[in-house]
Amino acid sequence: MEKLKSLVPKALKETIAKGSVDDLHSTCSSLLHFFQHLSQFHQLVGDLTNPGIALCKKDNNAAVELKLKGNQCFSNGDYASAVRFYSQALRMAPSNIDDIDKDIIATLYVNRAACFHKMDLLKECLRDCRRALEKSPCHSKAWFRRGRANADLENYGDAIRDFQICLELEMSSSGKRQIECELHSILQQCKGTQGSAQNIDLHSSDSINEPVQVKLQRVSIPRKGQGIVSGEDIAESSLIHIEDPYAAIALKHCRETHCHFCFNELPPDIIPCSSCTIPLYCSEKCQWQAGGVVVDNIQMNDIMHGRLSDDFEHYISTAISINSYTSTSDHFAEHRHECLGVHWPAVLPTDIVLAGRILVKYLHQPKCNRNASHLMETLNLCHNYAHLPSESRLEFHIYSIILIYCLQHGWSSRLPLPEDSTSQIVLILSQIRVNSIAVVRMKVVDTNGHLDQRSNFSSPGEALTNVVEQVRVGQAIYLEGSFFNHSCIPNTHAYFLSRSLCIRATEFVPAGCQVEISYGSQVGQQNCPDRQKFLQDHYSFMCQCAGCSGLNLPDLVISGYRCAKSNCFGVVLEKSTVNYEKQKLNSFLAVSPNRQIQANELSTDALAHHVFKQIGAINQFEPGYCSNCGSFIDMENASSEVSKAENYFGRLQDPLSSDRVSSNILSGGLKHIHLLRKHLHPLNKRIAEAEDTLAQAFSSVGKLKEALHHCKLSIQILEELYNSNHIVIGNELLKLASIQKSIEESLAVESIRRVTAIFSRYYGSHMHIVYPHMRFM
Ligand SMILES: C[S@@+](CC[C@H](N)C(=O)[O-])C[C@H]1O[C@@H](n2cnc3c(N)ncnc32)[C@H](O)[C@@H]1O
Repeated sequence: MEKLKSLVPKALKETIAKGSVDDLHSTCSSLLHFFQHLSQFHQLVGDLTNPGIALCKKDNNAAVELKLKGNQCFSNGDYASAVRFYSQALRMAPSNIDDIDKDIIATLYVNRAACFHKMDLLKECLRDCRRALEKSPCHSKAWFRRGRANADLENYGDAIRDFQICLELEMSSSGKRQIECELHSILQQCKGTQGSAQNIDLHSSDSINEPVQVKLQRVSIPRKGQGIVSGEDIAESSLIHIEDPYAAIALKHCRETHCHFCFNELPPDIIPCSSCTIPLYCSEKCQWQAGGVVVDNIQMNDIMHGRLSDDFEHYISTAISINSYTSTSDHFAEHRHECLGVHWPAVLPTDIVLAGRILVKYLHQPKCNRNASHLMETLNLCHNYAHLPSESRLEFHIYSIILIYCLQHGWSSRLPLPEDSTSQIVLILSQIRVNSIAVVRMKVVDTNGHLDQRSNFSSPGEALTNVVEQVRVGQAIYLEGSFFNHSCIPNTHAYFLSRSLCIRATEFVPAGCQVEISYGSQVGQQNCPDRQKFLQDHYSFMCQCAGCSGLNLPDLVISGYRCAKSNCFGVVLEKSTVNYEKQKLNSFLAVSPNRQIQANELSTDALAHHVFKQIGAINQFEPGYCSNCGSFIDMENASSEVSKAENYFGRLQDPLSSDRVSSNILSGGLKHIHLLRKHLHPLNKRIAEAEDTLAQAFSSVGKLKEALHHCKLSIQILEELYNSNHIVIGNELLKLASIQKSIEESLAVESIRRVTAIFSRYYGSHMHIVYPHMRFM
């Protein structure tokens, strides 16, 4: 990419940099014309689309080698490593309908099922047996393993039938004797009990069907374009919006950990794409929906050749769910056009591959107009091309041309000519920049840095200050969801159930009021200039929300220093913050010049009165002077000591993640937190973060009382920066409750009650899906 960029003539770069949206057709054509005569461009596209050198190529020999390594680990009793090798082998194994290949895949699934059985992962074991049988329905070892797993699960009815089928298929007399033995033992076990014919829930639905019953309206909003307002009063915690994405993609860093379709964490029994080695899925349903599957058209008659009774045939077809997925006309498999044995989808940036998915989905629609000129209308989303930096404009031009050439590999007959479509792709990329939403998941990380989603972290004695982290796992375009504007003090909360975007009101929203989400920056989290910068860098707009145009206490104290007088609560600000706040105040007063601003307008909290004796006097603020008593502090000295302390806490992350926290480290932590408190305003967010780190450090060495103390100090600050029912407080209280439970402190009950109340407000009936570990509290 950098090479191609450097080859573009300066004059053309300038034309692209200066051009408007109306010039796009011409700037794209000029660049296209230039690339068409450039050997380096053809070389690059050739490499991206050559199946011979593709990084994602299936390789039978590699699969066989990995299988042997898996077998070796299995014989050594190292079942977890064996699972890893078998999974890698499944990823490499070609799955065309060649009988030999089908056999290796079936064997790999049976072997992995045996590991799961040894590891007591019985549901995973059953799923792998089914996968083996789907490939090879007469695989007697798969029926045998299935019978054993069903017996262990006390599904005796199924276990008996599994062994009976196995008996029919087994040729050797010794094998038959072993099966008869198993059958006999199960019949003994289930004597007197009803043999259950329980079917396995293949794709247990993880969504609760909570209806959306709120009327929303799309209206034009001054300085924000279109936006959403409530058509009626909305009660707190109401689900106001739920939507599946138009297109979505997993982020590169999550390729090995999260399902490429639903974005949930991958289970141990992952299944790969059947045509290439990149995507991994959590279930057949996701694999099929994404298009990463080659469907075998197996019919029952082809399998058993009439060897079994109708009853058995029926049992087999339910057990192995033959042909359970059939395509419907509205089903669009988003990975299929990428899955043609070439590696451009794995190599190009995520935004670009997402643009490809949007274009192909559009072209897949029966009534689409092939010249793609209606694509913009179809998506009906705003874009920010006019505000893009010149570097991004050039990159969008180059990537659009690369993408259209890559897509032509395998899709040429359906695609419009590059001359017609590159300018459209530039616009899609600009729409993605403004409208795409990061799909996130909550993750629990214990103090040792291990991801521990399933752990019962509240067991007494297990000293864990679990950190609930929000991780970005995907990127998606939601056609309706894109019309929600941003606010730094939002009245809703957005979260995800699989790929679906859910938006819930976190407060009462009166009819006619704007309904806004946060794009990632909020009051309490960052100060106003940092929020504005974030929104400018990521979405190219200047935030006009109520949190940015009004004054608020968190914006002033979040990065402030403390007054030299020990009993004064005033704030001392740096030059940049003072200038910024003065500017904001001036524009605020320009709108309503005669208004007397009260200190409590800055925050609902009474503390505001102590910070500002006379709020109107903010205009006389000078950097380095206290807002309350006017005392001067030596900012240079304060800032250098604060940096020293912050470096210390930064360095503490290493021993924390490797579980090497010593008593020296802890006493150093106490010394440096003292430095922070000496110089920073008591409500500065950096103190809260340092207190949190200290709590983790004490917890990691089992000093839970100290951990509890520092955790509380961190929460005290956050409660002033956010309102006390904010989700951030919920996450912190979860840690507090975890420590309180570990030391069996009775106040844990109250913390859990508060966490539950906050999470219900933000997630309603979906709370236990988003926070599965809440069940353990
Ligand atoms: C995802 S779109 C939201 C819908 C958009 N207003 C429209 O007309 O389609 C994001 C764009 O809306 C505008 N926007 C959203 N929130 C805003 C805010 N708080 N202040 C100013 N503009 C905002 C910006 O132009 C931003 O790039």
